[in-house]
Amino acid sequence: MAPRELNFITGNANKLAEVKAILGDTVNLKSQSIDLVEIQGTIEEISTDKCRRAAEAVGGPVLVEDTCLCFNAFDELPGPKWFLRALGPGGMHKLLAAYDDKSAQAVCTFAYSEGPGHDPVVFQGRTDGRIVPSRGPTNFGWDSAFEYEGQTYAEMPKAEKNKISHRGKALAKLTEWLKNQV
Ligand SMILES: O=P(O)(O)OP(=O)(O)OP(=O)(O)OC[C@H]1O[C@@H](n2cnc3c(O)ncnc32)[C@H](O)[C@@H]1O
Ligand SMILES: [Mg+2]
Repeated sequence: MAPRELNFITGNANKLAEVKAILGDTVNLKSQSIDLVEIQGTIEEISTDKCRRAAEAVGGPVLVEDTCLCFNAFDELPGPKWFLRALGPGGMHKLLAAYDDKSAQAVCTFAYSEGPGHDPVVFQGRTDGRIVPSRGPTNFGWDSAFEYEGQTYAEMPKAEKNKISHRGKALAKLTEWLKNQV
Protein backbone atom coordinates (compact mmCIF):
# COMPACT_ATOMS: atom_id res chain seq x y z
CA MET A 1 0.00 0.00 0.00
CA ALA A 2 1.35 3.43 -0.90
CA PRO A 3 1.81 5.53 2.23
CA ARG A 4 -0.53 8.53 2.36
CA GLU A 5 2.23 10.65 3.82
CA LEU A 6 5.92 10.40 4.50
CA ASN A 7 7.31 11.26 7.92
CA PHE A 8 10.91 12.27 7.23
CA ILE A 9 13.00 11.98 10.40
CA THR A 10 15.97 14.32 10.23
CA GLY A 11 17.73 16.93 12.31
CA ASN A 12 19.22 18.58 9.25
CA ALA A 13 17.28 21.62 7.97
CA ASN A 14 19.26 21.79 4.70
CA LYS A 15 18.40 18.18 3.84
CA LEU A 16 14.75 18.77 4.65
CA ALA A 17 14.62 21.87 2.41
CA GLU A 18 16.09 19.90 -0.51
CA VAL A 19 13.76 16.94 -0.03
CA LYS A 20 10.76 19.31 0.05
CA ALA A 21 11.95 21.11 -3.09
CA ILE A 22 12.58 17.85 -4.97
CA LEU A 23 9.36 16.06 -4.01
CA GLY A 24 7.20 19.18 -4.39
CA ASP A 25 3.53 18.36 -4.00
CA THR A 26 3.83 14.80 -5.31
CA VAL A 27 3.94 13.58 -1.70
CA ASN A 28 2.48 14.78 1.59
CA LEU A 29 5.73 15.31 3.50
CA LYS A 30 5.84 15.63 7.29
CA SER A 31 8.99 15.92 9.31
CA GLN A 32 10.22 15.32 12.84
CA SER A 33 13.62 15.93 14.34
CA ILE A 34 14.62 13.03 16.58
CA ASP A 35 18.14 12.47 17.84
CA LEU A 36 18.90 8.90 16.71
CA VAL A 37 21.91 6.78 17.57
CA GLU A 38 23.85 6.13 14.36
CA ILE A 39 25.91 2.94 14.14
CA GLN A 40 29.14 2.36 12.23
CA GLY A 41 28.91 -0.03 9.32
CA THR A 42 28.29 -0.12 5.58
CA ILE A 43 26.20 2.66 4.07
CA GLU A 44 23.19 0.34 3.80
CA GLU A 45 23.57 -0.98 7.37
CA ILE A 46 23.69 2.56 8.76
CA SER A 47 20.55 3.65 6.90
CA THR A 48 18.47 0.56 7.68
CA ASP A 49 19.48 0.60 11.36
CA LYS A 50 18.65 4.31 11.57
CA CYS A 51 15.28 3.56 9.95
CA ARG A 52 14.47 0.79 12.45
CA ARG A 53 15.36 3.06 15.37
CA ALA A 54 13.25 5.88 13.95
CA ALA A 55 10.24 3.56 13.42
CA GLU A 56 10.55 2.38 17.05
CA ALA A 57 10.83 5.96 18.33
CA VAL A 58 7.82 7.18 16.36
CA GLY A 59 5.75 3.98 16.56
CA GLY A 60 4.78 4.27 12.90
CA PRO A 61 5.93 4.72 9.30
CA VAL A 62 9.15 6.70 8.79
CA LEU A 63 11.57 7.83 6.13
CA VAL A 64 15.22 8.50 7.03
CA GLU A 65 18.26 9.40 4.99
CA ASP A 66 21.98 9.10 5.40
CA THR A 67 24.55 10.85 3.26
CA CYS A 68 28.19 9.90 2.77
CA LEU A 69 31.02 11.48 0.85
CA CYS A 70 33.46 8.85 -0.42
CA PHE A 71 36.96 9.65 -1.70
CA ASN A 72 37.95 7.19 -4.41
CA ALA A 73 41.66 7.50 -3.48
CA PHE A 74 40.73 6.14 -0.05
CA ASP A 75 38.58 3.26 -1.27
CA GLU A 76 35.27 4.87 -0.18
CA LEU A 77 36.59 6.39 3.06
CA PRO A 78 35.91 8.71 4.88
CA GLY A 79 32.28 7.70 4.20
CA PRO A 80 29.99 8.51 7.06
CA LYS A 81 30.50 11.67 8.70
CA TRP A 82 32.10 12.85 11.98
CA PHE A 83 35.48 12.95 10.40
CA LEU A 84 34.38 15.21 7.56
CA ARG A 85 32.54 17.52 9.91
CA ALA A 86 35.70 18.01 11.98
CA LEU A 87 37.80 18.59 8.88
CA GLY A 88 35.47 21.18 7.38
CA PRO A 89 35.00 21.73 3.62
CA GLY A 90 38.31 23.66 3.33
CA GLY A 91 40.33 20.81 4.82
CA MET A 92 39.13 18.08 2.47
CA HIS A 93 41.26 19.07 -0.49
CA LYS A 94 44.34 19.31 1.77
CA LEU A 95 43.73 15.78 2.96
CA LEU A 96 43.99 14.56 -0.63
CA ALA A 97 47.17 16.57 -1.36
CA ALA A 98 49.34 13.46 -1.49
CA TYR A 99 47.03 11.73 -3.98
CA ASP A 100 46.57 12.39 -7.70
CA ASP A 101 43.08 10.97 -7.58
CA LYS A 102 40.76 13.71 -6.26
CA SER A 103 37.61 11.98 -7.48
CA ALA A 104 34.80 11.35 -5.03
CA GLN A 105 31.26 10.13 -4.90
CA ALA A 106 28.36 11.64 -3.00
CA VAL A 107 26.08 8.86 -1.83
CA CYS A 108 22.58 9.38 -0.48
CA THR A 109 20.62 6.51 1.00
CA PHE A 110 16.96 6.80 2.01
CA ALA A 111 15.31 4.04 4.01
CA TYR A 112 11.54 3.72 4.44
CA SER A 113 9.78 1.50 6.97
CA GLU A 114 6.04 0.93 7.42
CA GLY A 115 6.63 0.85 11.17
CA PRO A 116 8.28 -1.09 14.02
CA GLY A 117 9.10 -4.68 12.95
CA HIS A 118 8.86 -3.91 9.20
CA ASP A 119 11.99 -4.30 7.07
CA PRO A 120 13.18 -1.00 5.61
CA VAL A 121 13.22 -0.48 1.82
CA VAL A 122 16.34 1.33 0.58
CA PHE A 123 16.70 3.92 -2.23
CA GLN A 124 20.19 5.06 -3.13
CA GLY A 125 21.58 7.78 -5.41
CA ARG A 126 25.23 8.38 -6.27
CA THR A 127 26.84 11.36 -8.00
CA ASP A 128 30.46 11.42 -9.17
CA GLY A 129 32.55 14.53 -8.61
CA ARG A 130 35.90 15.87 -7.45
CA ILE A 131 37.22 17.32 -4.21
CA VAL A 132 38.43 20.91 -4.74
CA PRO A 133 39.46 23.85 -2.51
CA SER A 134 36.25 25.29 -1.01
CA ARG A 135 34.28 27.56 -3.41
CA GLY A 136 30.90 29.14 -2.76
CA PRO A 137 28.72 29.41 0.36
CA THR A 138 29.69 27.07 3.21
CA ASN A 139 26.32 26.70 4.93
CA PHE A 140 25.65 23.08 3.92
CA GLY A 141 28.19 20.41 4.85
CA TRP A 142 30.77 19.77 2.13
CA ASP A 143 28.79 21.40 -0.74
CA SER A 144 31.58 23.95 -1.33
CA ALA A 145 34.27 21.24 -1.67
CA PHE A 146 32.43 18.89 -4.05
CA GLU A 147 32.75 19.84 -7.74
CA TYR A 148 30.44 18.47 -10.38
CA GLU A 149 31.15 19.36 -14.03
CA GLY A 150 33.08 22.57 -13.24
CA GLN A 151 30.88 23.93 -10.43
CA THR A 152 30.83 23.05 -6.77
CA TYR A 153 27.43 22.06 -5.39
CA ALA A 154 27.55 25.29 -3.38
CA GLU A 155 28.03 27.41 -6.54
CA MET A 156 25.04 25.87 -8.31
CA PRO A 157 21.55 27.27 -8.03
CA LYS A 158 19.62 24.89 -5.72
CA ALA A 159 17.35 23.66 -8.51
CA GLU A 160 20.39 22.69 -10.58
CA LYS A 161 22.00 20.78 -7.68
CA ASN A 162 18.74 18.96 -6.99
CA LYS A 163 18.52 17.78 -10.62
CA ILE A 164 21.86 15.98 -10.60
CA SER A 165 22.54 15.40 -6.91
CA HIS A 166 22.92 12.16 -4.98
CA ARG A 167 19.73 13.17 -3.12
CA GLY A 168 17.79 13.93 -6.32
CA LYS A 169 18.71 10.53 -7.78
CA ALA A 170 17.74 8.67 -4.61
CA LEU A 171 14.40 10.50 -4.44
CA ALA A 172 13.70 9.69 -8.10
CA LYS A 173 13.90 5.99 -7.10
CA LEU A 174 11.66 6.59 -4.07
CA THR A 175 9.09 8.39 -6.25
CA GLU A 176 9.13 5.54 -8.79
CA TRP A 177 8.59 3.02 -5.98
CA LEU A 178 5.69 5.07 -4.57
CA LYS A 179 4.05 5.12 -8.02
CA ASN A 180 4.21 1.34 -8.22
CA GLN A 181 2.56 0.74 -4.84
CA VAL A 182 -1.17 0.10 -5.08
O1 LIG B 1 19.47 14.00 11.19
P1 LIG B 1 20.16 13.44 10.02
O2 LIG B 1 19.24 13.25 8.82
O3 LIG B 1 20.98 12.22 10.31
O4 LIG B 1 21.17 14.61 9.51
P2 LIG B 1 22.76 14.72 9.68
O5 LIG B 1 23.12 16.16 9.55
O6 LIG B 1 23.23 13.97 10.88
O7 LIG B 1 23.26 14.05 8.35
P3 LIG B 1 24.03 12.67 8.10
O8 LIG B 1 23.94 11.84 9.35
O9 LIG B 1 23.48 12.07 6.83
O10 LIG B 1 25.53 13.16 7.94
C1 LIG B 1 25.96 13.65 6.74
C2 LIG B 1 26.90 14.82 6.87
O11 LIG B 1 27.08 15.25 5.54
C3 LIG B 1 26.55 16.54 5.33
N1 LIG B 1 25.68 16.50 4.15
C4 LIG B 1 24.55 15.76 3.95
N2 LIG B 1 24.02 15.99 2.74
C5 LIG B 1 24.83 16.90 2.13
C6 LIG B 1 24.81 17.57 0.87
O12 LIG B 1 23.85 17.34 -0.02
N3 LIG B 1 25.77 18.45 0.63
C7 LIG B 1 26.75 18.69 1.53
N4 LIG B 1 26.84 18.14 2.73
C8 LIG B 1 25.89 17.24 3.05
C9 LIG B 1 25.72 16.91 6.55
O13 LIG B 1 25.82 18.31 6.79
C10 LIG B 1 26.32 16.02 7.64
O14 LIG B 1 27.38 16.73 8.27
MG1 LIG C 1 22.76 12.10 11.53
